[in-house]
Amino acid sequence: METSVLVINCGSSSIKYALVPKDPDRPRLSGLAERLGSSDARLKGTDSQGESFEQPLGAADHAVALEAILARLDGRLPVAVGHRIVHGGEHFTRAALIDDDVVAAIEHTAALAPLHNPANLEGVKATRRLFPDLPQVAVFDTAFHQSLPPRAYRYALPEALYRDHAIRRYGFHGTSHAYVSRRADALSGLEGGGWLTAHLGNGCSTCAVWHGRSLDTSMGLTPLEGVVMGTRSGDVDPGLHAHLSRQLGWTIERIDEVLNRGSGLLGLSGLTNDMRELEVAESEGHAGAALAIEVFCYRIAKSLAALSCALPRLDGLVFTGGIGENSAMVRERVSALLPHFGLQLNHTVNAETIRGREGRIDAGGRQLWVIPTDEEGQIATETRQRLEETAA
Ligand SMILES: Nc1ncnc2c1ncn2[C@@H]1O[C@H](COP(=O)(O)OP(=O)(O)O)[C@@H](O)[C@H]1O
Ligand SMILES: CC(=O)OP(=O)(O)O
Ligand SMILES: [Mg+2]
Repeated sequence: METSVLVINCGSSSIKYALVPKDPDRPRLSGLAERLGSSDARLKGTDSQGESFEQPLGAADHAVALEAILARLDGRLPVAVGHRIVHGGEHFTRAALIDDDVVAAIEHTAALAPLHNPANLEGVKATRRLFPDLPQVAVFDTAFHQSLPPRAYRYALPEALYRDHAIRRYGFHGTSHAYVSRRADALSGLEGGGWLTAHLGNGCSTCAVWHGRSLDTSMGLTPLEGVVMGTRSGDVDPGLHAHLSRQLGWTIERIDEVLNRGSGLLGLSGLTNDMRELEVAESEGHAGAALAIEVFCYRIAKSLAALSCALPRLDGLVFTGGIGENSAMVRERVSALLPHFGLQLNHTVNAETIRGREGRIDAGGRQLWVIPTDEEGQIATETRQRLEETAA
C-alpha cells in the first residue's frame, strides 16, 4: 500500500513538491513548477527511476501546475498532503488538520505575511479541490518559535499593539531550525544541546535552540527582520521608512518592494542575489560582490553572537540552507568572526563538506556542523504525526 505524503510548498510564482515515502530508503519524487503566471511556466523534477525531466506548462496557474505534478507521481496516490504555511500567527502552535476553520484562520493571518501566505493558500485550495478525500495538514514556519519567551518575542512598542493587533516577533523557517537542531542533538550525542542554527538560503535566519526548543530567532513579525538575505535587507533603522517617505516621497508600497525584493545581496552588490555568482565575481575583483559577502557574513556573526545570550550553554553552531550547505567560504568567514566562542574550523574538512554532505567541520573546541536541511521530510513527519494523533 502507498504510504507516501505529498509535501507542497507553494510560493507566489512557484510550487516545490516532494512525494515522501514513510520508508526513508525508498526514493522520493520531487520537483519544482516555476514561472507560474507567466506565459513560460515549466515543471522540472525527477521521476521514480531517478531520471530528471523538464516539461513546459505554457501559461499555467497554480491549479494547472498541481495537475501536472499529479501526473508526474507515476500513479502513486499519497495518503495525505502536507502544506508549508509560512505564517501561523499565535493561533497555531503546531501542525493542524486542514478544514474550513483552519483555512479561515490562515486567511486571517495573511496580512502578516503578504508575500507568502496567499500563495500557500492557493496550494491548499487547489489540492483540496483535486483531492477532496485526502487528509491535508498545514505545517507552519512559525510554530517551532511559539516557545519564545516574552523577552524575545515582544517589541518595545505600546502594549495595545500586541494585545489588539498581534504585533510581536514570530520567527520563520521553524521546520528547518527544528530539523537541524534535532539532528545536531542526535549526531553529537548531546541530549538537549544548546545550538545556534543558521539557515542560509534565499531567505536567511538564525535561531537559538535549547533542549529542542526555540528560545530566540532573528526574524520577527515578518520574514524581513534579521540578517541580510538574497533580496531582503534584514534589519534597518526603523526610522528609515519615515525618512524615505519624507525626503524622497516614496510610497509605503515602494519602500516595501525595495526592502523585500531589491535589497540584500542583490542590492549591496548591484549584481545578483546568487551566492555562487557573487563568489566568482569577488574572485574577479568586483567590489560590490566583495562588499555584499562581507556585510552578509558580518551580520550573520553579529546575529549569532546576540542570540547566544538566549542560551544557558553553547554547544555549537549549525549551518544549513543552500548557502550554509555549500559555501565553505561563508562558513569560514562567519566562524572567523566568532573566535571568542572557541570556534576553530578544520579548513580541509570544511572545504570538502559541500553538495548535501553532512559533517562536523571543527578542529576541536566548540562543535561546528553542516547539516543539510530537510524541510520536506520534516513536513511529512509532522503531517503523519498529526494524522496519527487525530486517529488515536
Ligand atoms: N555551490 C554553492 N556555493 C555557494 N552558494 C550556493 C551554492 N549552491 C547554492 N548556493 C546558494 O544557495 C542559495 C539558495 O538557497 P536555497 O536554500 O536553495 O534557497 P531557497 O530558500 O529558495 O530554498 C543561493 O544564494 C545560491 O547561490
Ligand atoms: C519565511 C521565508 O523567508 O521563507 P523563504 O526562505 O522560503 O523565502
Ligand atoms: Mg530552502
